[in-house]
Amino acid sequence: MSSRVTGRPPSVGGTAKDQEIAAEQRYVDVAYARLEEMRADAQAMIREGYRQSLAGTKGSLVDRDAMVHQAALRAQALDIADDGLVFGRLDLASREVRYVGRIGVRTPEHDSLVIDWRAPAAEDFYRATPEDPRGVVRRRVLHSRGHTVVDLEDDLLDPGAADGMTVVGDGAFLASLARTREGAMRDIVATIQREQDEVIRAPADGTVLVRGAPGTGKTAVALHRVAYLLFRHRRRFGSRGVLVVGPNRRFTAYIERVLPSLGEGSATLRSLGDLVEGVTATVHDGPRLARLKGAESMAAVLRRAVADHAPGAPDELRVVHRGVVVALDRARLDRIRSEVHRRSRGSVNAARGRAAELLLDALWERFTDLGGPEAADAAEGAEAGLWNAILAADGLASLDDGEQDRGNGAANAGNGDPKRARFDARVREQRAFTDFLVSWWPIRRPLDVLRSLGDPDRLRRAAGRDLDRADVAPLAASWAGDGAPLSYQDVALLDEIDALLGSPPRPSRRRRPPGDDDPFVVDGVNILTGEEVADEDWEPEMRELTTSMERLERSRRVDDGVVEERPEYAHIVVDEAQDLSPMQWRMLGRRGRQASWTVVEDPAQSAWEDLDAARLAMDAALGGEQPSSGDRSRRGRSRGGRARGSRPQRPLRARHEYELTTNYRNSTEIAAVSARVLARALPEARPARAVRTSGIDPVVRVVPEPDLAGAARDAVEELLGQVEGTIGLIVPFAAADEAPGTTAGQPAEASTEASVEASGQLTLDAPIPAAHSQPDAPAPAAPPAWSPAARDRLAAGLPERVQVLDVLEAKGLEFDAAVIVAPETVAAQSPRGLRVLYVAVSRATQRLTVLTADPAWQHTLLDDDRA
Ligand SMILES: Nc1ncnc2c1ncn2[C@@H]1O[C@H](COP(=O)(O)OP(=O)(O)OP(=O)(O)O)[C@@H](O)[C@H]1O
Repeated sequence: MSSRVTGRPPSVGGTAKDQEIAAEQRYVDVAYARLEEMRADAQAMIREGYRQSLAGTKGSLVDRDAMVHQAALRAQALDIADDGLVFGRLDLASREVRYVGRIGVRTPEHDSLVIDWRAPAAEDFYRATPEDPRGVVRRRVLHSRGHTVVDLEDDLLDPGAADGMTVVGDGAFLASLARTREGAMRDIVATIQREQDEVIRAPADGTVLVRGAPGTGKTAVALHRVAYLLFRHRRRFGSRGVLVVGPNRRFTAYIERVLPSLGEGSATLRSLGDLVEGVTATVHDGPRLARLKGAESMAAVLRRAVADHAPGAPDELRVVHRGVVVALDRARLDRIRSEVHRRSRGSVNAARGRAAELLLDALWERFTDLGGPEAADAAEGAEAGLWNAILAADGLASLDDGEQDRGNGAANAGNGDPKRARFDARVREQRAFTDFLVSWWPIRRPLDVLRSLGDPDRLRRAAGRDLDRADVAPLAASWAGDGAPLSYQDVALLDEIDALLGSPPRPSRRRRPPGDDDPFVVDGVNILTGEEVADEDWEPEMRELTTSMERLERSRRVDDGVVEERPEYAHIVVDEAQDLSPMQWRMLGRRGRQASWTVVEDPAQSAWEDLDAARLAMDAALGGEQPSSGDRSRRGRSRGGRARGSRPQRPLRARHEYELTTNYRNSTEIAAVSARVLARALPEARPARAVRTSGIDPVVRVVPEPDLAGAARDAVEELLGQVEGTIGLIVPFAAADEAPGTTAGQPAEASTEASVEASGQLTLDAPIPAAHSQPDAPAPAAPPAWSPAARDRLAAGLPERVQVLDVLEAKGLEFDAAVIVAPETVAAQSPRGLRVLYVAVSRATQRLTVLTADPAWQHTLLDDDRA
């Protein structure tokens, strides 16, 4: 849009636009001056909080923490407004003028200077259109740098009511879409579009499901929705917390600045590989392993694994009572183990006490079979007679009285049978029994259970009919060895195991009665129950007030057995939800049993093969519409989609579905290429409408296969001179678990995979044993062209703004320019290869170069005239 003036003539001293900018600058200066005063107030409040703490009482400490916490949050919110505090202005037909900004600013008299963008009064800024102006005559967007207004863009929504209003604009919105990408996502608060605003302000309850093609702003919208929910329902969502889940660490690093820039630092941002405290995923499984590990049937495998004996558990129990040797053999012990599991579903680690009871029952039964009670009576009678004679000689009470007392006390424990009670008491005191118990029913850690499945025999036992024989070896190989890296799918399995094991008994808060010297308590731990017993001198500590987020951050650790509550959230945002496996949905469901949800996805970008199974698992996690029982049973019979198990039925929750239809990322030229890939992947799918034309055509080059890496390097060098921002060099996925021939043209990865560290940098993990080293797998293949080592070589010496990554890591990211290498390989790598390629070709905002060894792909990606 070029500048135009309605009514008012340009005055001397600059264009009409300059004058408008100057007028807006005066208003913005007033708002900033007031912001400065508010900042000073917040600082004063922090000082006052510390002053109160000098009083030194517990109460003042708590008050201090609360006051300082509130004031610090306020100061933080004020800080974020430092850049672009005011970005919008509405001129209403009623002559009212409203300014919209990052936070609300009021005069000391409480008159509004700036309305927070999330407030109801700001809604018209995003919703008004010429068809439905909602009382708005002119909407103005102010573009600022720091405190300085640099540009304006107006929309005249109701020309009839404009009455001499100046309208200026130069397509700043479209220009902002073409801006250079600097590696981190930015907020879109000034330019949220109407269909996006409807999602952001959607009802806070139930589930909001957002679909849209690449670049339609799904991620941006989901993050702005979090800021909106925290603003409008601070009490509800602020105290119990909001969790935002992304597919991998590179992605979470990419979006991590958006919420803080909106003044919301309290939401928890996690990748699927970091959701379980104490472990971190460093590798992605290849399609085959991912499919196996992610299938819902894995829940049944893990249930059996947890019920199996721990590695190294003894297989015979032998105690001696009254000279009788009482033993339980392996078969009997296995039956007892099953019985304990049956009775203590969901709390394996807390069941040691029950295990002790059932062992004692079995020992007593065996003792009785052996005629032990009669033998004990005879021995006891002779022994008591001897002692009574000695006691009587000393003028003391006979032993029978004391024995009687002990018997009565113990009789309660022995179901009224004093002999049984005596038996229990004596056996429990025996080292042989307690040592056995501790190693036969150890407190298990999820990581140990998963590692134990690295033993193919053990995994075969756990597999039942839920795994094919041929799948056992590659799965076991991926878990074998203490140092084996954990994959993103493994993390969901660890969470499942954690849920099956349950917490070990919590520390007892009881004080022990004085003089109660419990023989089963060693170093403060009851070895029968595993319970920590509080020390005599135990006193609850006077704690500093912690923030709700700090409390939520503490969660159950699965690596070292430290047990804390698994955090549950009030709202969960799931991004790139189309790729979640059923096991990952189960993991999320455990974190949001009472939560409302925002789920954003694009099924067309899904790499997950069994979308129906994932959908069922999602429904269960969300507590939304449950599938009909017919659907459920049909899935229940199919491999990989088994829906049985102890999953709790959730109440039905409302589900609101939205679709975003405009592509803000790609130029129309790049969008045309991705539309052609989409047409091949999913002929019935509709591409989104791109709004920005760049005049720059994508390039597709045919290169002999051996030269692809060199050509990729050349393409990046060329692009470095053409774009100022980020460049993504996207190569085929190098799978660790794929045997040669299984990936149609892509040789199997021999030993290593790439991982992404928190920094967002690509790093290499130590070699891991590849699946094909197992006996029933084919022989190892030569390293592929796109192994991490090869990628490392490609990246060597390139500036930081170039990222070399595989197609799976590219999910959700965007670059100024992208080079896609070997689309033919990507497309053939998995049954969902074309969808993975669709993701890759839709990453670039300005320039796209594709390098292929197959000339047919030039025709596929470009229209035939240009190919
Ligand atoms: N209203 C808007 N104003 C300005 N920029 C926008 C707007 N909506 C989206 N964008 C920009 O478009 C780009 C794509 O947005 P985003 O990554 O959220 O899309 P997406 O739908 O999640 O894509 P994908 O499915 O590929 O992950 C981002 O740079 C985002 O900032």
